[in-house]
Amino acid sequence: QLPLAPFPPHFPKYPSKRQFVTYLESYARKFHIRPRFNEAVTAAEYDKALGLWRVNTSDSNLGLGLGLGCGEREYLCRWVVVATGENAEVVVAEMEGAEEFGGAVVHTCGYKSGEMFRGKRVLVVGSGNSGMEVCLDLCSFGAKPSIVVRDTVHVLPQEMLGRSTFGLSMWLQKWLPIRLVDRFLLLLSWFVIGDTSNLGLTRPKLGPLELKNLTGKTPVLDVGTIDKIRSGHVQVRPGIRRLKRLAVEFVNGRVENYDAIILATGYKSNVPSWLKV
Ligand SMILES: NC(=O)C1=CN([C@@H]2O[C@H](COP(=O)(O)OP(=O)(O)OC[C@H]3O[C@@H](n4cnc5c(N)ncnc54)[C@H](OP(=O)(O)O)[C@@H]3O)[C@@H](O)[C@H]2O)C=CC1
Ligand SMILES: O=C(O)C(=O)Cc1c[nH]c2ccccc12
Repeated sequence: QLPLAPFPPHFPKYPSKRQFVTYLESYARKFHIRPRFNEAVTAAEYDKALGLWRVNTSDSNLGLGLGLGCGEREYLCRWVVVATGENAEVVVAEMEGAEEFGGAVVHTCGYKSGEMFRGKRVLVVGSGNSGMEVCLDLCSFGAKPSIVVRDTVHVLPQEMLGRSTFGLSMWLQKWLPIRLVDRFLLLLSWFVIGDTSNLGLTRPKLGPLELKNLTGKTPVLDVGTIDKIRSGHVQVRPGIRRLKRLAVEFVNGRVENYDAIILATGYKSNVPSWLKV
């Protein structure tokens, strides 16, 4: 929720995509914010002589770098607030033999629903929050998902003691040292989720919050995927060695057939490409 205008009281605890968009639109109206859509910043540089930032943009519908000058603009401003986050661009995993595969390969950013995967064998590559949530969605559409878990991962319940795990973690850190909060999170996770190492999900040595701070690796909040792994509706697989014609060879040498691959391999910041400092 954004400052000075919380969600309307009739919103559920986890609003839908549509509700969230409606909220953002009414927020912009209320505070007279006029967003400029379909405009991408191509460069931002501080002009010392002017004492202002020069921010160049181009119409993101036309594609960048056409060099035609159409749809390009320059803004001069005192301040630039960079709020493009760490998730601006997709990270696409390079996979040997990708040209041989022949089935659909989509990144989670283009994933809308599991409808088109009904009855299909789908390999989800990546075991962050996106990968885990996509697996659950695929199950509800009757697809047969497997998930690639190539490394250790911390899975925590989505909620603890009636509060969101994220909110509770942040609140506890105000009062307690991070290692103690990690111990607490792991103890509660053990009670709620149980041991997951027998499912192919082993925990890192460092605690979830300490690991996040040191490496940026985010804990996974379980929304029901662990139950689906336990019941066999989602299969856990090791890293990929190479792709073959509608099949995947894993690092343990096993080869399996798949109709489609969903890349849940995450995102990266694009700030270094346009912010000139
Ligand atoms: N409801 C929520 O709160 C949600 C939050 N998010 C957040 O959005 C951000 C992005 O999440 P997400 O899209 O999941 O991305 P993440 O960066 O969190 O996860 C990417 C995953 O892909 C794996 N991976 C990358 N390359 C390969 C490869 N070549 N082979 C196998 N695995 C690979 C990584 O494994 P490894 O660790 O081994 O590198 C990791 O498990 C996160 O902060 C996440 O918490 C996303 C969805 C829902
Ligand atoms: O990515 C998100 O939005 C999350 O809620 C996951 C998350 C990020 N940092 C955390 C710290 C404790 C628990 C969950 C998260």
